[in-house]
Amino acid sequence: MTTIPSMIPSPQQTKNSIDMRPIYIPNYIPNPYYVRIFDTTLRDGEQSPGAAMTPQEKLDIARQLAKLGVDVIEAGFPCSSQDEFKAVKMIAEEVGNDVGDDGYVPVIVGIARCNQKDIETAWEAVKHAMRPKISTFIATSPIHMEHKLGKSKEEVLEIACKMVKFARNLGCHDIQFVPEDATRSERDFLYQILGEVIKAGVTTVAIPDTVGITMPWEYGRLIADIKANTPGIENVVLSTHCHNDLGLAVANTLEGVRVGARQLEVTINGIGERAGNASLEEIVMALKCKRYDQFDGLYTGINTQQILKTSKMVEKYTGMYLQPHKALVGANAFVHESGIHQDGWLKHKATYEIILPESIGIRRSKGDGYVLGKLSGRAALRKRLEELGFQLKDDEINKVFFNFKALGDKKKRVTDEDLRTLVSNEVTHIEPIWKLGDLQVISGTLGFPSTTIRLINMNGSTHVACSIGQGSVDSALKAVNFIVKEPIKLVEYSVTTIKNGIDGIVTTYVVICRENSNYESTSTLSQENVHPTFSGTAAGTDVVVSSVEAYIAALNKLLGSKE
Ligand SMILES: CC(=O)SCCNC(=O)CCNC(=O)[C@H](O)C(C)(C)COP(=O)(O)OP(=O)(O)OC[C@H]1O[C@@H](n2cnc3c(N)ncnc32)[C@H](O)[C@@H]1OP(=O)(O)O
Ligand SMILES: CC(C)C(=O)C(=O)O
Repeated sequence: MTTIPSMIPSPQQTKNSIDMRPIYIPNYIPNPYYVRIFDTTLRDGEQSPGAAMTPQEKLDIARQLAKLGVDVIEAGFPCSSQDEFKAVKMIAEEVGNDVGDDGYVPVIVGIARCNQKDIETAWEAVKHAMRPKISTFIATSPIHMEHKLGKSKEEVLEIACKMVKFARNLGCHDIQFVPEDATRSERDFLYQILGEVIKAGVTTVAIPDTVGITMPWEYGRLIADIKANTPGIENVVLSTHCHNDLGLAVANTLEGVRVGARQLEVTINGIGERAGNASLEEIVMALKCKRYDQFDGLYTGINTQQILKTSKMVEKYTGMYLQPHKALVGANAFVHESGIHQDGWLKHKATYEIILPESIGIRRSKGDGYVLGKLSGRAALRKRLEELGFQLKDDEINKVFFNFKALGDKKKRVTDEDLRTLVSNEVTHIEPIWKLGDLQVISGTLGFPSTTIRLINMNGSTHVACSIGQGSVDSALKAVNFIVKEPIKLVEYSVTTIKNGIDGIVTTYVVICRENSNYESTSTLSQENVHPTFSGTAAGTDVVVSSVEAYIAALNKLLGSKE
C-alpha cells in the first residue's frame, strides 16, 4: 500500500501543475492538491424517482462523463437487474478501456451490498475495465442496524471485513467501503469499522450523509475527526457523499474537501435519491472560482467546457428537467432581467457574472444574456433595439420607453416583435384620422351579435356602418372595417382587467398589420423580412368600447405610416 509522504508542496508550487491529472493510484493521490471527482449519476442519480435509463443511454452518458474528465464513474448496481448488469459491463468494457492520449481512462465502479452475490456480480460486471473498482456498503447507524438490517454492531463489523476480503480474493484490488448513514453513526464505531476495513484491504472510504441531515460545520468536523482518529486512514483516499434533503449537499461536500477529503461523490445536475446529491457542476465551479482564496489551491481534472453538454444529455435521458434557476446550467443562470443589472452587465460583464458562461460550454449569441420586461431600463432597451437594427435618438428612446414600460406591466416578457411595433408606433408622430363617435351593441341568445358604429373623420365627415360578427367585439371591429375600407389583419388582441369584479376597468391591447403583410411572430427574422405592425391600447369599463378605441388607435398609426 502506498503511504502519503510527509513533505507536501505548497499551493504556489502546484500552481504550475494546474490541470495536470496525477497518475491513478487507487489508495493515494500523488498530488495533494488534486481532488478526484467520483461521478455517481448512473448509480445514485438513477435512484431519482422516474429517472431509469436503458443500457444504451447509460453507455452514452458514460462516454460523455469520460469527455468531461471525471476520474471515477459509478456505473450502477449490477445485482439489481439483468439490464443493469449489462449496462455496467458495457461501460466497463467500452468506456473503461478507452484510453486517452494523456493516458486518462476513468475508473469504473459497480456498487454492491455486503454480501457475496452482490460482490461477485459487481466484479463480473466491472472486471474487464482497465481500472475496475467495487464499492461495497453496509449501514453503521443504530437506527439502520436495528430496524433495517436486524444486526448488531459486532455482526456488521464482521460482515464488512469478511466481504472486503472476499472482494480482494476475487481479484479486485481497488475497493471502496461505505458506512451507510455515517452521519448518524456512533463515532467510535465508525473509527473502529473504518480502521478494520482498511486493514482488510480497502483503498477508499466514503462518508455518506445518507439522509442529508448534517450541517456543513458538522460534516466538516466528522471528516476531520475521521482523519484524526481512524487507524490507517492515511493509507486510503477519503471521500464525501452528500445528499440534499436540506439543500446542503454542495455546502457539505465543499466543507468536506476543505478539511481533507480528496474524492467527491457527485452527480450531474445534482440528481439522486429523494432530493438528490451534490451537483458536480456546482462543486467543480465553486472549487475553480475560489481555488486560491478558500481551497488552498485544490483543483480537479474536469474539462468544464463539457459541463453544459453533459447536463443537457442527463436532463434528456433521465427526464429530470431542470428548474430555470438551477445554478450554472439552468435556463436563467446567465440571463439578466432587471434594468440596473442589465445596465451594469452591458457596461462590463463581470459586474453581475462571476464566471464566463463560455467556460462551461455555453455559446451566447446576439440578444442572449438578458430579457426585456417591466423591470428593464433604457440601457437594455437601447441595446436590443440596436441589435434589431434600430438606431434611435435619446428622445425617441424615451418615447418608446414609456410605452415599453406600459406594455411590460401587461406582459411577462416584451418580445422583439413588440419592440418593432413600439418603434413603428412611436418614432413617427401620427395625426389621428379616425375617431370613435358612438356605438351600440346588440347581443344575447337570439340572432347574431351586431354593432352599429359612428366614426368621425379628421375632415369632419361622419360615417355610420353596421355589422354582425362572431361576438360583440368582432361585430364592432368589422363595422369599423366597413367604414375605413383598409385591408387589415388582426395580429394580437388581449384584454386585462385592472380591478377585479364586474365594475373593473379593462385594458385592451391590439396589434394589427396590413392584410397583405408577410407577418411573422418569430423574433429571429431579419428586419427586411418583417412588415410593420401597429399597436393600440385603450382602457375603460366597457370591453367593446375599449376594444374599438384600441383598434382605432392602431389603425390611425397604420394609416399614417408609409410602408
Ligand atoms: C443508500 C443507498 O443509496 S444504497 C443503494 C440503494 N440502491 C438500490 O437499492 C437499487 C437496487 N436495489 C435493488 O434492485 C433491490 O433492492 C435488490 C436487488 C438489491 C435487493 O432486492 P431484494 O432482495 O428483493 O431485497 P429488498 O430490496 O426488498 O430488501 C433489501 C435487503 O437487503 C438487505 N440489505 C440492505 N443493505 C444491505 C447491505 N448493505 N448489506 C447487506 N444486506 C443489506 C436488507 O436488510 C434487506 O434484507 P432482508 O430482505 O433480509 O430484510
Ligand atoms: C451507499 C451510499 C454510497 C449511498 O448512496 C448513501 O449512503 O447515500
